[in-house]
Formats: sequence, structure tokens, C-alpha cells
Amino acid sequence: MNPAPLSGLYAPSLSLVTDLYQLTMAYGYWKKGLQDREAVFHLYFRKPPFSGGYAVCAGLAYAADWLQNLGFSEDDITYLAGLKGSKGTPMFEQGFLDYLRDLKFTCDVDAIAEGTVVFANEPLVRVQGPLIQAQLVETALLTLINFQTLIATKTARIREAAGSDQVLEFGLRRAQGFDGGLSASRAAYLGGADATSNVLAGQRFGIPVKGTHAHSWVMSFEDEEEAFTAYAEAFPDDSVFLVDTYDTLEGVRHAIAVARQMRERGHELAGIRLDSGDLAYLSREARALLDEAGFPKTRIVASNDLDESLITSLKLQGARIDTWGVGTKLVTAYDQPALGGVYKLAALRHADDNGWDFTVKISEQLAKTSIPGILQVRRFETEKGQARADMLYNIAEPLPENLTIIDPLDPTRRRPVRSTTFRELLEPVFRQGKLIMTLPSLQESRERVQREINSLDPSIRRFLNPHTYPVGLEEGLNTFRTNLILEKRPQRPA
Ligand SMILES: Nc1ncnc2c1ncn2[C@@H]1O[C@H](COP(=O)(O)OP(=O)(O)OP(=O)(O)O)[C@@H](O)[C@H]1O
Ligand SMILES: O=P(O)(O)OC[C@H]1O[C@H](OP(=O)(O)OP(=O)(O)O)[C@H](O)[C@@H]1O
Ligand SMILES: O=C(O)c1cccnc1
Ligand SMILES: [Mg+2]
Repeated sequence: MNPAPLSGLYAPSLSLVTDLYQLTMAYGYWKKGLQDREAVFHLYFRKPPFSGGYAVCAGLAYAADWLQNLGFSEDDITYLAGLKGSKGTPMFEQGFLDYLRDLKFTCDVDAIAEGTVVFANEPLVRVQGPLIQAQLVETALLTLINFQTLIATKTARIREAAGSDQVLEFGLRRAQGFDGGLSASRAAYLGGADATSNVLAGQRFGIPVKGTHAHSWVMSFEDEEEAFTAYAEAFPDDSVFLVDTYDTLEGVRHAIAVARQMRERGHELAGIRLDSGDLAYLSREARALLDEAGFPKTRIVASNDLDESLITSLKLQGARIDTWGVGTKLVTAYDQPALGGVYKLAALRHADDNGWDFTVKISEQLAKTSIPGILQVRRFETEKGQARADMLYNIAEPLPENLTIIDPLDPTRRRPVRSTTFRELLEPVFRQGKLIMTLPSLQESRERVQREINSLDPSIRRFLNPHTYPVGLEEGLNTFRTNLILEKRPQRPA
């Protein structure tokens, strides 16, 4: 089946969402006649965010949409034609602009499905194709995948802390602009939020929308009871009263008084919301008041600068909170506002024959030295589907019979692979520029996240000093990489 075009649902045709240097390099390749040299790039991060043990891959749907729409419009070309260098001459010559106007995306793209748990150094996306194209897509792929992976991971952690409680994403007002809000709402739902307050995300992506009311609602009436009564008239079966505008426990009593009147009319108060003060103490007191008054099913919603560590702490304190409203700290990934994903060249086709040159970027720190090859990620699992270790290997080289994986940061850490159950994480998404994968629905990707996280050992899921999940280079790849580093690095006499 041919997947339906995404037609701009996520990322409309915005091919100038790029850094200028992608275009200057493209021009340079074109002038040198190198534009069609076949190249392979990998997109990966070097450290999971939030000092955590894993990340949740997200953003592929946006990326696929953007790639599908890649192409320079007449307006784009006109703008580029007007760019000048420091001497006032045009930056790009006409022949190149004509080339760009006709450029069609023809690369192969393999990627790890959204919602999969991923680790440091694993290519989330592999792009193979003409050098000029594979290079041009760097910035947009990083923009889309870094942010959404970050937010999906943050939400997965919040979900972990909240257990089976409801999690509502309330972040739009604190998001990094409209798109920051929209893509954060999508990534948050994917990562485990149950609903969003963001109505556009509801319309666009089918995410359930939910909410309560603001303090201003209460302040617009003579008193709290009147405000609650009026809200209940509008939403007799879906009212959650914000009780902390004046005095929280008084507010709970007023909510109960209105809930009694609602019950007489055949309606139940859905919940109350606490938005300030000691949420552990107040939720316990509120629960006791509601239970005593005969409203054990009325839920307690809490909000106020929450994140996974506060939720964990509140639970340890015996808070009686059923629903967590999380905004600022989720959509801004407050404690780590960017994922440092990178996009590195890993292979170039020989100019003379059909072989490959595998390439490496060397750094003072081994952690920042890239991995050469055309990489695939193989995840070894137990019979029951528990993830045991991941192996990066070069698909352009044959694999030996007996596999050993080697820690890319410490070659003395080696593990023979015993497990025979595995899956290959990178899947074909584009072939010769055509989208060939039927992308899973947001709902399917969301379900995948919970399956994937359950496949991890608790030592990797914990927040504090998590165990490092084993990710190794296949022995042959490790040897090749070491030799390549030795060959490229100047050996300066001591
Ligand atoms: N029991 C608790 N343990 C730890 N942190 C808590 C507890 N209860 C609330 N918090 C958190 O402490 C912070 C308190 O915020 P802050 O000092 O601004 O007071 P506030 O309750 O929001 O006051 P305001 O009335 O001004 O809204 C919030 O992030 C809240 O989530
Ligand atoms: O706290 P967050 O996780 O960002 O969740 C969203 C917050 O937004 C709303 O109030 P807002 O912050 O606008 O005002 P307030 O803090 O004065 O209630 C809401 O009452 C939450 O507190
Ligand atoms: O519906 C809510 O309670 C809500 C929505 C956005 C931000 N804070 C709260
Ligand atoms: Mg606030």
C-alpha cells in the first residue's frame, strides 16, 4: 500500500528552514561537481536528557512530512537570488539557483520509529543519497527531532512518576512560541500525557482536550459558591472547580456545598483543582472533606510548577492527587532545554569505484568522536521482550558468526552476545525520495512508548543515577573505528 501523503499536516513546505551554511556548502558542492557523490549521515545524541537512562524517540512524523515537501519555491529562489556577499555581489550564481529550483529529494531514509526508547550514539535517522541533499536536510531534521524527542522523554518521566494517575499537559502559555506549543503537545501526548489543554493540538492531531477553569472565573463573581454554581450550570457533568483563589480548604467546602446542589439535580462534581500551597497536606485534607461529605469519586487535580521529581516527592508524602496538570516544566523541558542531537557524515562513496570511504569526526573527547560506517542498531532482547543490549554495526560489512559488543567509550568493556532474539531498530522510511513507510498513528506510537519503557530494567528507568544501558559497537566496527582514528589523528612527538 502506498502511504497517503502527509501533505503538510506537520511541516508545510518550508525548505528555507535551514542554516545558511547548508546552502553555501550546497553551492560549493555544486560548483565542484560533488553534488551527486553518495553520502551517509547519522542523526544521534551523545547523552540522554535530564541525566536519565534513556530517551524516547519522537518527531519522525514531522520530519517525514517536511522531507516529502522538500523543494524550493519561486519565492524561495527569488529570496536566495537577492542574497549578497560582503562585496555586494550575489552569493549564488544563477546556474545554482536553477539547479535548486529543480531539486527533488531522492535520498533513502531509515529511522527508528517514534516512541522507541533510544540511547546515546544510536542513529535515530540515517540519510543516504546525493551529498548535497543529505547535507541540506541536516538543520530541519535536528530541529524537529531534537525538540520532540526531548519533550517525549520529559513526559515519559512525568508519566513514570505519576504511575497510573491522569496527566494533563497545560503548557501552551509557557511554550516557545506557537509551534513550540503545538509540537510539544504532540510529543507530550506521545510520551504519555493523557490529554492537553491546547485546542489546536486537539483539532490537528486528535489529542483529547481537557481543562478546568482559571482564578479569574472565581474572581468574576461575588463569591466562590456563586462562581462554582455558574460553572456547574454550564458544565453539569464536567466541572472541576479551582478551589484556591481565596482559602483552599474554604474553597473545598464551597465546592462541596455546590456539589450537593448538583447531586440533587442528578449531577456529580467531577473534581476540584489545587494550584498553590502545600499540595500534599491540602490534597489529604481535601480528600478527607470530600470523602466525609459523600463525594469519594470527586477527583483531586493538582497543578503549580510540577515536574517528575515534585510528583515523586508529593506521592512519597502521601498526597491524594488523582490528576496532575503539568505545564511550564514539561513543554519547556525546564531542567534541560535542548537535546544535543547531532548529524554527522559517516560514509562517502569512492569517486573512482563503487566502494565506500567511511568517515570520522575526531574530537579531544572520545565521546564526541563520531562513528563511521552505514549503521544499523540491533536490539537484543530476552524471550519475554526485555531489552538487554544494543549493537551498532556497519551494514556495508559482513557480520561475524560470534558477536561481541564493545563500549565505544571504554574498549576494555566488552560483552559477547548470547541472545538470539533481536530486532533491527532502523526501518526504511524513504526510498529514492519516496515515502514507503506507512507511518503509525499518534495513538500507536503512544502505545509503543509504554511497551518500550516496560521493556527496560528498572535500574535504567530510575531518575537518580540510572544504570547505563549497554550500547556497544560490533567488534569489527570498533576495530575499524580505532584504526581510522589512529590514521587521522596526527601523532605528535612528546
Ligand atoms: N508538599 C510539597 N512538597 C514539595 N513541594 C511542594 C509541596 N507542595 C507544593 N510544592 C511545590 O512548591 C512550589 C511552591 O510554589 P510557591 O512558593 O510559588 O508557592 P505557591 O503555593 O505557588 O504560592 P502562591 O499562593 O503564590 O501561588 C510549587 O512548585 C509547588 O508545586
Ligand atoms: O504551573 P504549570 O506547570 O506551568 O501549569 C500551568 C499553570 O498555568 C496556570 O496558572 P498560571 O501559571 O498562568 O498562573 P498562576 O501560577 O498564578 O496560577 C495554572 O493554574 C497552572 O498553575
Ligand atoms: O484547564 C486548566 O486548568 C489549565 C489550562 C492551562 C493552564 N493551566 C490550567
Ligand atoms: Mg504559575
